Amino acid sequence: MSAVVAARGLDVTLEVAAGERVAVLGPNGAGKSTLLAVLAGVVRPDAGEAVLDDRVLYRQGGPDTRWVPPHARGIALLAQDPLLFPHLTALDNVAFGPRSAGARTRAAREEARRWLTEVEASELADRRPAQLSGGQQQRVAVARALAARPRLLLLDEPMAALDVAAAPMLRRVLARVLADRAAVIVTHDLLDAVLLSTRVVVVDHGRVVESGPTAEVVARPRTPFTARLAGLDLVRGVAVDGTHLRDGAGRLVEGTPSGDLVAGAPALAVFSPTAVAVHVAAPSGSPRNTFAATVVELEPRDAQVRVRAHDAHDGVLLADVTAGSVGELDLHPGREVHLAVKATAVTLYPA
Ligand SMILES: Nc1ncnc2c1ncn2[C@@H]1O[C@H](COP(=O)(O)OP(=O)(O)OP(=O)(O)O)[C@@H](O)[C@H]1O
Repeated sequence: MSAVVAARGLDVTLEVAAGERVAVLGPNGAGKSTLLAVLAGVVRPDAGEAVLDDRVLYRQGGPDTRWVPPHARGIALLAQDPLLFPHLTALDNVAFGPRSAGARTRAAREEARRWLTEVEASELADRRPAQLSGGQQQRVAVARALAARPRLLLLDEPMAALDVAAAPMLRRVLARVLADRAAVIVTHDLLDAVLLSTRVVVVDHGRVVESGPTAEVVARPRTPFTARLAGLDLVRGVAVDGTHLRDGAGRLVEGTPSGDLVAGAPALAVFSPTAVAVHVAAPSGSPRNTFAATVVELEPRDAQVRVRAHDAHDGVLLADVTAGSVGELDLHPGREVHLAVKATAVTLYPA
């Protein structure tokens, strides 16, 4: 697709291969939502063209103008707000797509049940949206989007409105249901990009400024924006079982799996520096994952200080601490520390 939306300063070209999941990252106001709106058919670009499976979605700004309306595009948009029909049960919300496509009530409900099971929400079938938590509503919304059998799925910060406790489950469900599907995922969260996408596109001031395989962009960010975003802790290792990996130093790292971990296969533990506690003495008797490391740098960031520490096996590890604790713990380059992170804050995924 290509699109120019002059009023919003957008001028982008984007290709998504069959089965490819592309994460779109970028600062506020960069044009990410506008890009999705153009694909979904709710914003008409001044110029450009989009083709999905050889079918033209729009062609604007030239002599042969075309415009396929949103409902006829075969595209599902999953927004931050799940936007379920309030008067319908979860089951009937999901059955809506198959019903609209002509399925009889019973067949549509059977299909809806299958999708609810797929998003681990079968027990919620008879509840109305008001009786569901934000995370549960979002899972039902995922089932509803998939039940319409879209050829392309658009996700606009699907995790943004959820509290931290609800996000891991939705992330796990999305990682599973998005596998091998064409999807464009707008996110502010590099963790979501790492877990859900195969390729990252960075948009800034309405232009694509960086693009590449997710793992590469994370490891070697080329713009200040991605460098700042790429502040995630990554520990590489080999899966031991469904909830543990063994890293290069032989340490066991426990976490919550996203995707199926196969014992003996490469795996990655990912966590946010905000979830890491810094100790001077090794925390004893705690179920946390701990890493011995040496502080190499302290970088003030807003109200926090980012501690960059070096670990003999995993390279750089990051921890965000308060300015007060820098003093209390006497943190300075060269200081030996122990970084601790709870298993619940660690996501494990197949590498
Ligand atoms: N409905 C609208 N009408 C006019 N201009 C808009 C509208 N929505 C967004 N814009 C403008 O278009 C530009 C791109 O905004 P857009 O919402 O696409 O960015 P974004 O990358 O999704 O930002 P965010 O991360 O904050 O959601 C911005 O300059 C914004 O002010």
